[in-house]
Amino acid sequence: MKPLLEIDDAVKTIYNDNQNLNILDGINLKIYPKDFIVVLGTNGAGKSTLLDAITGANKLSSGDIKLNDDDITQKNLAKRSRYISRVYQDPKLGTSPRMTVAENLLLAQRRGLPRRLRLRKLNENIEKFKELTKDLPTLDNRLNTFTEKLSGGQRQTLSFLMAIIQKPELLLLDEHTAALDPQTSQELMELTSKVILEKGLTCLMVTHNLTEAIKYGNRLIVLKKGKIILDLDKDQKAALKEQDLLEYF
Ligand SMILES: Nc1ncnc2c1ncn2[C@@H]1O[C@H](COP(=O)(O)OP(=O)(O)OP(=O)(O)O)[C@@H](O)[C@H]1O
Repeated sequence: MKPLLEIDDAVKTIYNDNQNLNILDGINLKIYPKDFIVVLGTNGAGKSTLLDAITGANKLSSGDIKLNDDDITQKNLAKRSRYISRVYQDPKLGTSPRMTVAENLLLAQRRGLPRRLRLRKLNENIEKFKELTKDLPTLDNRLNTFTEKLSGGQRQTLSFLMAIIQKPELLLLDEHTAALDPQTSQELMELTSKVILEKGLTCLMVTHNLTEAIKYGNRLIVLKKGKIILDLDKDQKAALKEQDLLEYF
């Protein structure tokens, strides 16, 4: 099978304390269609830097990134956002506070169009948005609520729906449940897993939660000091215990 995303010898060097430091230090990674890869690593291991390099928010110092065989290493964030979507840890990122839930969904659905065109045709889409949110206790009947009035969990659920509404080629989840209370976090994680499997999405999910890391996904990688020090396939991951993972931290 051909990889959807291929990262080849990715290095990101920063100048810190009078010396060069490789915060990504020769990352090689092939992500295949429908992979759901959990990414673990201590604070400062380079997880967010890796996601930034994939989205184009931060360019590599050297190395290449290919998406479907197309070299995207030099493509900017806006161009890549047509294929790659990301949900952040902070519920305030990713949604427009002064717009309603429905308007935010419409913006996401029409991503790629100029902003003035993206907000047209709300009425035509309202039934679809009702359907999308109807089984979600957090967002049901909230389509006309301004996003700034939503709780953190509701905003994160909305951010997640916005990230998947156009079926991205690659979905990046950057500790997207970490800021939520345990119950809400678990609900969003269940929704996340269900949608990824149902839609056949390809996903890279950063988490610090070892229980989540064991339970979800078909692959698991561990980052340490800018390197991938562990890359487990489906069978290896299925046999994994939390205790095994603790040894890497
Ligand atoms: N622009 C920058 N300038 C200086 N140092 C940076 C910069 N960006 C990242 N770093 C450093 O690079 C390392 C990797 O950071 P990164 O945010 O990718 O780690 P992380 O694995 O996502 O950590 P966390 O789990 O805390 O979010 C850290 O030591 C961080 O301090």
